[in-house]
Amino acid sequence: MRRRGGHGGGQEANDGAAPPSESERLLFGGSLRYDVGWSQHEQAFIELTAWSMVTRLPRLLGSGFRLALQADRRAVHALVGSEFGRGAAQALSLLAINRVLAGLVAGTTIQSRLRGVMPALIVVTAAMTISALLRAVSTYATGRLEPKVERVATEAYLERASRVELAAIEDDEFHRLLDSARFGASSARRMMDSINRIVNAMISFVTAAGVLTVLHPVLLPLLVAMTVPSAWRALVTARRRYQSFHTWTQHSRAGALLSQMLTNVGAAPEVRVHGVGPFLLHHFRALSEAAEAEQARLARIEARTGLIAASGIGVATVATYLTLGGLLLGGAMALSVAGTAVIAIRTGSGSLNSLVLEINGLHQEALFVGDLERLCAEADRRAIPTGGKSLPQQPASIRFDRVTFRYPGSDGPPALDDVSLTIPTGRIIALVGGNGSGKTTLAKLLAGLYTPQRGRILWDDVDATEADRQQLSDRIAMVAQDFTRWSFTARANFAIGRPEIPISDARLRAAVRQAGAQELVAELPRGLDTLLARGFRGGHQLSGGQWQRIGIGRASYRQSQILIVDEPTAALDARAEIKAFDEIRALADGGRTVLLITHRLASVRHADLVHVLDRGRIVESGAPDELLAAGGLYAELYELQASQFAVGPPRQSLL
Ligand SMILES: Nc1ncnc2c1ncn2[C@@H]1O[C@H](COP(=O)(O)OP(=O)(O)OP(=O)(O)O)[C@@H](O)[C@H]1O
Repeated sequence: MRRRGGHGGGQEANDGAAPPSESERLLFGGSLRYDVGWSQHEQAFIELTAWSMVTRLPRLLGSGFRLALQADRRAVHALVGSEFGRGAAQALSLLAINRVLAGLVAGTTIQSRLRGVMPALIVVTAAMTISALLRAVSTYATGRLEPKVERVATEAYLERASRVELAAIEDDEFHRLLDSARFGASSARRMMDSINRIVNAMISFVTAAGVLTVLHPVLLPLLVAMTVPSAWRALVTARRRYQSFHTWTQHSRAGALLSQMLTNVGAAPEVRVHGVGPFLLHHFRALSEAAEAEQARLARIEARTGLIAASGIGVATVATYLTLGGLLLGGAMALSVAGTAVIAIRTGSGSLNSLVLEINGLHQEALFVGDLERLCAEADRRAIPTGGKSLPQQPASIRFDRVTFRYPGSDGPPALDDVSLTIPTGRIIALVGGNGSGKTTLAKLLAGLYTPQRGRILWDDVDATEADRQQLSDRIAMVAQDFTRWSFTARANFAIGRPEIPISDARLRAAVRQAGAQELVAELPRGLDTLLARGFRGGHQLSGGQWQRIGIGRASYRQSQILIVDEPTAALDARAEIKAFDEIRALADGGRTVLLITHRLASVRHADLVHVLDRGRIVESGAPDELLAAGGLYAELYELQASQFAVGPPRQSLL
């Protein structure tokens, strides 16, 4: 997906390039509105013409239909069968009514006429009863199908979103696709109902058109001409709304983000202490007002389009009635027939109008289902690959060989620059370095979350980029700096470390012990079954350090070959920190490899090997004592930290 510079079409397209509001600039660093020149959507917009609507509709309908079949095959069969049956029943009843009318004027006595039309009357009654029954079947099938279609579409969306590479999730263009495809599921649901209404409108239009054609052949084209302006209005409106939606999708997400921040439990203390509420509310209002202005703009243009369409309809209506008058005056049509024609024109134009509107609505919904399809295709393209080379069972080491990595979309210096290092397995390896030196990035590359642009990561002699990713993740457990605090029970918070296996009590106990969390779990109101979520009934609140133990416990529960711990003890008290390192040491003694990222250099003495990073490059490697003796960056940082504990005269205040 690439951005393109130019604009898609006309006045509306330029709106995407409107200068950013003060809120957009301050909070989000620039305009949140997309330039609709983005290739795929621009194309979708251009293709939103009457002709493309006709040509694309079958394909779009096909995708809706496939979703429906996937959701509930039986309900689809019932729906299609009942709608066709209803059409047939209505046609049959029309024919029978015709017979009844003909019979009523043909017979001699009233009795004989009534007797003559009796069979046809029975057919009418039977056809209407069948039609009513089929309508009930169709209502039930639609009601059953709709939520299932929405669920299947939502699952397709969520499943794809969870399978893509991390780089895709971090990519704003992919997010844009996620934003627009989000509506695909509810659109798919509404499509089902639309199809139903279209069949209904079509049946009544065909009936009225049939009557009109019989009355006089010129009346049918006139009826169609009366519908053209409203079809045009619906199409133009749909086109503008769809384009506006795509221009404003990120802006809407930002508005939702602000409202979430105002109600979010995590942000609540800061919102209150720093008085952030009015500030956020001010910007929420500013963003909402900008979105409202866009709605008002659309409404204004729609009103204008509506007026033009109404005058078109007026002209066509006058032309129709003038033609009728002409036919009457010229003696080409009897007065009684003209009366019927007026009624047929009124009902026919009504049903054709709603048919056009429904088809247009269906087309609009189908476009969002199309967005969902596009997301699925793009997500499949960016999915974590399956299959690949097997990793060695017990690799002796993992080697970074001249690895260079720059984050996608970043044009600054690389986060890792020509890094070569060895991670011997079964040891504790520490990564040390200043903020932003590339430690976490290196760990993420080791975990297979990103692929280096240059160089290789070798598990013995297997290149990680060619390896089976599933196998690779299977070997790794990670306690990230910002590990997830799942709003679930304590048990689920541990067990989610290895979600693919049934929960094991023995494994849970070991994880709790290794994380030094026995006391914590014992003190929870419902033990492991305590819900660790604020804002939920029965939810319990943990401290930062307590959460950190849960995070460590989760990684222990995973029982993987390699454990990556990024600042694992930052929130632990001194006693807990010592205990945590004892446990980490025990894990390494048991054969696991521990990659430890920390700024606490006192803890680094537990490591067997230390790699020191500076601005994305490896500057030192060795055992902690060797590095101290060498007097390089590590020694400098160590001395700096140690001096903070040294007893001496208080420093003069800078203030
Ligand atoms: N997801 C990302 N997208 C783009 N750039 C990133 C991303 N994550 C990190 N960076 C950049 O990569 C560089 C290295 O960051 P990294 O998180 O690896 O540093 P670190 O050594 O772990 O820092 P710290 O000690 O502060 O945690 C930084 O310049 C950072 O801005």
